[in-house]
Amino acid sequence: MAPTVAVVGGGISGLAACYYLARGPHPPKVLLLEAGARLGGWLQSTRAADGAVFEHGPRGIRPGGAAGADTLHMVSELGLADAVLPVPGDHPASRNRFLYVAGALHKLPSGLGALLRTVPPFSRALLWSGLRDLLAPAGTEPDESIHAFALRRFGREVADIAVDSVCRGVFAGDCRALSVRSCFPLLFRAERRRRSVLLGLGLALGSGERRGGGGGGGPAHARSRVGAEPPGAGRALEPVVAAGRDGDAARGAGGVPAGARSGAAVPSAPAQPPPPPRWPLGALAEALPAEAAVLAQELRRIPAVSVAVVNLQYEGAALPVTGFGHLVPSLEDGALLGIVYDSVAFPQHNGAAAASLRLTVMLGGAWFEQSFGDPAAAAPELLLHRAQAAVREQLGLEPAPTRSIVRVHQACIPQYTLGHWQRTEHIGRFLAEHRLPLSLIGASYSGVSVNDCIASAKVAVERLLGPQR
Ligand SMILES: Cc1cc2nc3c(=O)[nH]c(=O)nc-3n(C[C@H](O)[C@H](O)[C@H](O)COP(=O)(O)OP(=O)(O)OC[C@H]3O[C@@H](n4cnc5c(N)ncnc54)[C@H](O)[C@@H]3O)c2cc1C
Ligand SMILES: C=Cc1c2[nH]c(c1C)Cc1[nH]c(c(CCC(=O)O)c1C)Cc1[nH]c(c(C)c1CCC(=O)O)Cc1[nH]c(c(C)c1C=C)C2
Repeated sequence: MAPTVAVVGGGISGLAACYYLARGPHPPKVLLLEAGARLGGWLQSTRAADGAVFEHGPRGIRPGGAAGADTLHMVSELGLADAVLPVPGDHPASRNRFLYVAGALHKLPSGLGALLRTVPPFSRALLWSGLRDLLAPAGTEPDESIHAFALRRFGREVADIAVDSVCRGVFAGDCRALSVRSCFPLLFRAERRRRSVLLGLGLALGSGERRGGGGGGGPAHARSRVGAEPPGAGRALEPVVAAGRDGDAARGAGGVPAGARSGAAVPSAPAQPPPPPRWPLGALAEALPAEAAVLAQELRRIPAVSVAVVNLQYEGAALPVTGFGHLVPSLEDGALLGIVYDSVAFPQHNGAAAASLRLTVMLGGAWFEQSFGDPAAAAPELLLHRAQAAVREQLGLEPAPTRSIVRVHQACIPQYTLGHWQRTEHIGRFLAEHRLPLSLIGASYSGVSVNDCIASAKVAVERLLGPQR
């Protein structure tokens, strides 16, 4: 008799696990258990009546590397290749990212020329920071905060402005609390192996070394991205769900149980769907038996931050710059993480009013509670007001938006804080020693990107069933 595998959680990790479980030659019976009224987890989109699409969660993935290739392969096997919107590496949305510092937008330097010149907001050429990295001794601590690491290797401006902002634009997190070893393992290893981050990265990328989990591979990773055709990333899951059902049925392997489909399994873009249960790790820790108290304790030590996502649409407005968006370093404004210029990367999502401008303002993260209080009680009007004020001040757009959507995602981005590597090792050891029939997948362990989540599902299924085709 085919074994049964229960997949708990129908976010991208759980859905990818179902896909990998279902595609082998002898698929097990798969039960997908989702507590919410829809599938997709943080992948959420709204399609307005005029066709405009608003992403409330991820909006792009990096197609490069092994994890990117696996994602694209899954997308293609599910018949979704036509739904992919490529953003080439030379597109302004891939090339241009900005920082908002001291009242002005500054393009993040890229290319050798920019490294040789003094480019604001930096007070001297970044070449000096590079030289510092080549000369500084390697660290010896088993882990270090990202800020301390960047300060040691590249100096204060790079740490306080560039690195601080990137951590906000990937983890919505504070680089003073996040672990370099777990968030940027490639940078950590580069320093340990070659004594210099730049040298180590250059040699590793030259030899085609894989980026191992964590956000943002470093300065040299492929810049192209892909997004989803209308109806958007969240609603593009419809065929994923359907393929899971059909595939299972065709193989006579059980399929998703009717209870787990819960009527609204196919997202239907309600105005404000009920929020998913807070912090899946907390739910798991509570569900574990007393014998696994050690495991529950480690899981509770992996925190997550909340982000308010404010989608805005303007008619007849023009941006002062063209690019992916801008980030705001925490020294400038803790509450305001950054603004994505959605219309630049994905004009296909503008809907009928092709000249409309869509922006997403991201607020809170590690600064949520101190800026807005309890995320469960944060007033949407306050968040909208804060977002509009930022667009006015930072992008000079005076008119009121014609459309706005405010979502507060509670505990949506796990934080790999100092010592995260020990927690995940401890968890892995506990599962192995006790031979628990449990695999942990998803954003809480070894990478928060959609690609990382899908890769974690693949690895877990291969461990369980052996390599799948
Ligand atoms: C605002 C935002 C922007 C992002 N942008 C990007 C981006 O541009 N590119 C990128 O690669 N990544 C991005 N990410 C990260 C990425 O979207 C997430 O890390 C990823 O979607 C997490 O997927 P998951 O399946 O692990 O978890 P989740 O999406 O949290 O899914 C978990 C699922 O489990 C369910 N659940 C919870 N508790 C229970 C329970 N007790 N029983 C049953 N089910 C339960 C939940 O309802 C949910 O459906 C972004 C994230 C956010 C929040
Ligand atoms: C302003 C806040 C945020 C923005 N995006 C996210 C937050 C919290 C979430 C997020 N963004 C990315 C990832 C995946 C990481 C990965 O490893 O692929 C997540 C979880 C992608 C990303 N976005 C930015 C960078 C540097 C990266 C890393 C990889 C890549 O180059 O694609 C920068 C960035 N994010 C936001 C803005 C406005 C911005 C830069 C201008 C929004």
